[in-house]
Amino acid sequence: MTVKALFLDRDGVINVDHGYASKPEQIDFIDEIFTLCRRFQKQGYLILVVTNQSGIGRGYYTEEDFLQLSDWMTVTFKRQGIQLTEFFYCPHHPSEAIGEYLQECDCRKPAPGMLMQARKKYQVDMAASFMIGDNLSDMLAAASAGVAHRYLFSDSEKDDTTNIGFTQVNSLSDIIPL
Ligand SMILES: O=P(O)(O)OC[C@@H](O)[C@H]1O[C@@H](OP(=O)(O)O)[C@@H](O)[C@@H](O)[C@@H]1O
Ligand SMILES: [Mg+2]
Ligand SMILES: [Zn+2]
Repeated sequence: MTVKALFLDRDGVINVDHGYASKPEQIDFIDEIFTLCRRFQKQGYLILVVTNQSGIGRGYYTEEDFLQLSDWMTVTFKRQGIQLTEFFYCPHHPSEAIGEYLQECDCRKPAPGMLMQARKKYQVDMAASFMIGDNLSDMLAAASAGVAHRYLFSDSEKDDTTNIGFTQVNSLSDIIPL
């Protein structure tokens, strides 16, 4: 039995990307994110977050800080009637990280590792699933993982140098589940 998922990038999709957010007071939720999640949840989509968190590897904040912020976000969404099922995160960086976090990993987007972990854990039907990101790296990770419905949420026109294909929107209300 497979499930369909809504994969969400965090910074730039769930919350405004102010740069390496690690505390609730740094979180400004993006307009329409709760409405979008309710719309998808009502259609039976599992909501999963896939987020690069090189701020951990860079030493800006700890994994514990990230996990506490994720718990706070989960509770905040629950109060809106929305289940954020899990946060998949990559703390690594290939050149600007300390200790064990300094590595070329398979989970930092545009690599598909986080999405493949989610696929295996939740038996996700990737052909029926959506990815919303704010960077080309999010689109590349989704395409590599076989996520069929890819949306780039961005005000600025991004050249599709990737040729993988995605739909660009500047409002989350333009993204409708199947
Ligand atoms: O958008 P997601 O994947 O949820 O998270 C991105 C964040 O981890 C940070 O990723 C950084 O990129 P580098 O990791 O330094 O290349 C920068 O883009 C920051 O502005 C951003 O806050
Ligand atoms: Mg982002
Ligand atoms: Zn990684």
